[in-house]
Amino acid sequence: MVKVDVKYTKLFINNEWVDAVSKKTFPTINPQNETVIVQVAEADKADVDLAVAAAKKAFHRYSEWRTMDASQRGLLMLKLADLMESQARYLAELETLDCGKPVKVAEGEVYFAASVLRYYAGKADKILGNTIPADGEVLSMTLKEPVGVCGQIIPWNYPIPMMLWKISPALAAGCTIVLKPAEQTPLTALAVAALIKEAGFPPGVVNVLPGYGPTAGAAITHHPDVDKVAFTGSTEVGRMIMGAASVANLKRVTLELGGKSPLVVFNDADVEKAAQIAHAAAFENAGQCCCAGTRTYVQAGIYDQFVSKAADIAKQRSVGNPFDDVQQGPQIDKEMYTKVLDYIKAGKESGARCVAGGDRAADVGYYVQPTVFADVQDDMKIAREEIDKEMYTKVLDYIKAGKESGARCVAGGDRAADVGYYVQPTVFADVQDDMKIAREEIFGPVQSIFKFETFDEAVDRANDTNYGLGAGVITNDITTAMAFARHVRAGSVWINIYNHVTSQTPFGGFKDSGMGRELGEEGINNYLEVKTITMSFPKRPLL
Ligand SMILES: NC(=O)C1=CN([C@@H]2O[C@H](COP(=O)(O)OP(=O)(O)OC[C@H]3O[C@@H](n4cnc5c(N)ncnc54)[C@H](OP(=O)(O)O)[C@@H]3O)[C@@H](O)[C@H]2O)C=CC1
Ligand SMILES: CCCCCC/C=C/C(=O)O
Repeated sequence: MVKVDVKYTKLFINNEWVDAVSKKTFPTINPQNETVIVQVAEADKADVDLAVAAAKKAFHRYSEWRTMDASQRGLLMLKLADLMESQARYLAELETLDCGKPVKVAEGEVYFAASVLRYYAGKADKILGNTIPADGEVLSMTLKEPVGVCGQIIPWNYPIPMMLWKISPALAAGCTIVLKPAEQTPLTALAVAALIKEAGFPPGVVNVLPGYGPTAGAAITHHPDVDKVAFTGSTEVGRMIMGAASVANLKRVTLELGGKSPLVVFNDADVEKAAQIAHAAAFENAGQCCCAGTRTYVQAGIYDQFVSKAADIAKQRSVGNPFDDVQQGPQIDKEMYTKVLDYIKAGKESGARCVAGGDRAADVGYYVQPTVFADVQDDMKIAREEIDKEMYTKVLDYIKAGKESGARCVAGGDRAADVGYYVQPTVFADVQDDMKIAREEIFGPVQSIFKFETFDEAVDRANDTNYGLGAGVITNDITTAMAFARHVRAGSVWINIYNHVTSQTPFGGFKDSGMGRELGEEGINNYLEVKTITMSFPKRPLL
């Protein structure tokens, strides 16, 4: 097991590390082995009040932050990006420990997050208003002003990217922030907070409060001094946030919610390539991705060939210790793990054909059952040689030796196959549109494959969902691809590629997948108010 030094576990308010007012803490769990990594300070309403007060002070019209040149804000952001990259490996290991994603992937996400910072750093001094040829003897202009104190609530599936997606445009715009990471993954948000301080952001500009959604999260969304809430997470909580945001004041709200995204493969596609793209689309981040392409629609002419390829690829996917060179680590927690296995069960019960996986991944990790031998004799190997518990193979060899030498095994005696929240990459074929696995967001490594005949049928069925986050199409016919892109109701459409998300490209959902866009040009608009200024400006001089 890689040893990762956890340096920050307190609340980050006004550039200080503080305990929760209640002094309460909560455990954050390693999904790889279900042990407590560390106790983290648990924010509640009183802490939110303190953090919002700090953010409000930092937003005062004469504050250091508000009077700073916009270009200087950009420079601070660039410094933060450099600091993050200089600690990329450490941040990645911390993420892997808390979140279970493969460490190489986590490292890539740190660089992606830094690219988002740099993109918006460049925007800080390019936030332009307009002059307007308004009717009358006037000159009108617009100013774009920061919206104010922003509450940002993020999920556990991409903790570092989600944090930087949220804070980068807000900082570029000149806002201040109270951010709540998910209860499952507080550690990297706190580590990034330390870098925010090191980069030189003034106190109160960014505050980070680990805690639970119904307490700390709800306190943020209900707070009258929070001007805007940005949320990524479930559609269910998104609805609550929308309601809460309208109670104390009319907060601006952006929501990036769930999905059940379709990927449509036409007969003319290269089956091998298409199956690879579809696999990556469905299994990205162990399926814990809002825009995962989990509904794979395949045209009848290549259906059987595609199903067999998809199954082969899934069976070869490496699942294991995320600190090793694997494609998939554990699911985030017991709740999600159980939920995903329940969906797999429902898929089987509803008659879908399971062609790969279909169970927990049992042969993962280096865990050994606590083992007790009785009737041990002095000359037996197990009694005389020291057992190194860290060395799984060695321990199992000793257990085997113990059994072979005639000692009576009265407990354990084997590897522990039920440690960690690992699920087999699972592929269902012959899925029907009305099945539970076809309609609900599973958020796990489960791909559903459907057969279709015609273009219109594919579009109608792709759109037959309340969600509308992502969609994909694989074909060599540009007319088919663009027609699909035009008619599918989703915020991001990928052609012959999937899940390609960059700092420059807006991301967000149609329908129940959310409102507003993050990233790109649109991403910063959520953090700006438009102010119209009109002054008397006679057309003829009054000299
Ligand atoms: N769009 C996406 O990227 C994501 C979608 N999901 C979907 O959501 C399902 C459930 O996952 P879950 O983690 O519970 O997602 P949630 O929507 O519950 O959590 C997302 C964030 O919202 C917070 N939160 C929860 N309740 C409230 C509340 N009442 N007020 C304010 N904030 C709140 C959470 O806090 P806390 O950490 O304490 O729960 C977390 O920080 C998944 O199965 C998946 O389908 C999940 C994560 C990301
Ligand atoms: C490397 C990050 C890719 C992020 C894809 C978008 C996912 C968002 C989400 O699940 O919330």
